[in-house]
Amino acid sequence: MIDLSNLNAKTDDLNTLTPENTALEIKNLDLFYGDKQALHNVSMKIPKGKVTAFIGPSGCGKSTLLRCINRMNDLVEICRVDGNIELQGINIYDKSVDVASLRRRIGMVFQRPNPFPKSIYENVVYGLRLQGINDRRTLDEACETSLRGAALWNEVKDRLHDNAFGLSGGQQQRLVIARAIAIGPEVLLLDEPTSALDPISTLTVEELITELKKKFTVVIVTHNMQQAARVSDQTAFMYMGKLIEYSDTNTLFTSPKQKQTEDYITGRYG
Ligand SMILES: Nc1ncnc2c1ncn2[C@@H]1O[C@H](COP(=O)(O)OP(=O)(O)OP(=O)(O)O)[C@@H](O)[C@H]1O
Repeated sequence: MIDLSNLNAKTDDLNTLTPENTALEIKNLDLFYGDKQALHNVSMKIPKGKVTAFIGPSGCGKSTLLRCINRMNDLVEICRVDGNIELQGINIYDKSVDVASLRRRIGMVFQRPNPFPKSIYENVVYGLRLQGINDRRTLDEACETSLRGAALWNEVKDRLHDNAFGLSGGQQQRLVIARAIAIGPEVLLLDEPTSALDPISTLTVEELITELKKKFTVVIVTHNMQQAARVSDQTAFMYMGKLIEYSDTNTLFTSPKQKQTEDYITGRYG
């Protein structure tokens, strides 16, 4: 049984979201890997300052859809995308869009923590240095703010110049989140961010996600329905590359409209 006791309050109706409250709008998105279609006509609005979860059985296209949002799929040669994703009204697939700046606005954290082989400090300020920022005070401040924002500061403040590989898996994942938020993105994409973590670190990262939405729009892919129920404001259920149902998390888990959603959340497949 999914524990629904912590479900977030109902969010604004997704159908009546205003442009000001919409972080991203996905419009009629199709995606092909070679001849194989992996996403079918996906359309959805992702509200600003909320946590949106993508759930569904393995291979249904959750990570593919997430990777479309910051054009990570550009790296896959056989991948072709039709349709639009609008970030504040701008189609991110437009030829004029600079992908590096897009990825500064839409950060991403992966399943396995991937700190660089550098100190904790240099990991956090990495993106700022790439932008040519080298002023010590600016970097120090950004480092502290980002580590605080990732709920890691108290644990590492006395060893900022130690190698990041000396941190636990859960700390490394929060460090990677600190690195992502240091460059001030608007949206954070989290691709199964806790699947490589132990239960206690998972809980810490889940608590962090709830904090992060105060400053960022968060989109999370998770295999774990309990996790979606705990952290997200709205949930999208996907099946075989299609968006089957998308609503506030409470409604999706307590009164799904589609039989496929109900079958999935009651554990009939997946
Ligand atoms: N780089 C790729 N090249 C070819 N096919 C791919 C590629 N990446 C994903 N696919 C296929 O696209 C479909 C969707 O995969 P995707 O990884 O998005 O699903 P998922 O729901 O995130 O799965 P999981 O929960 O197992 O991670 C699958 O059939 C997968 O095999």
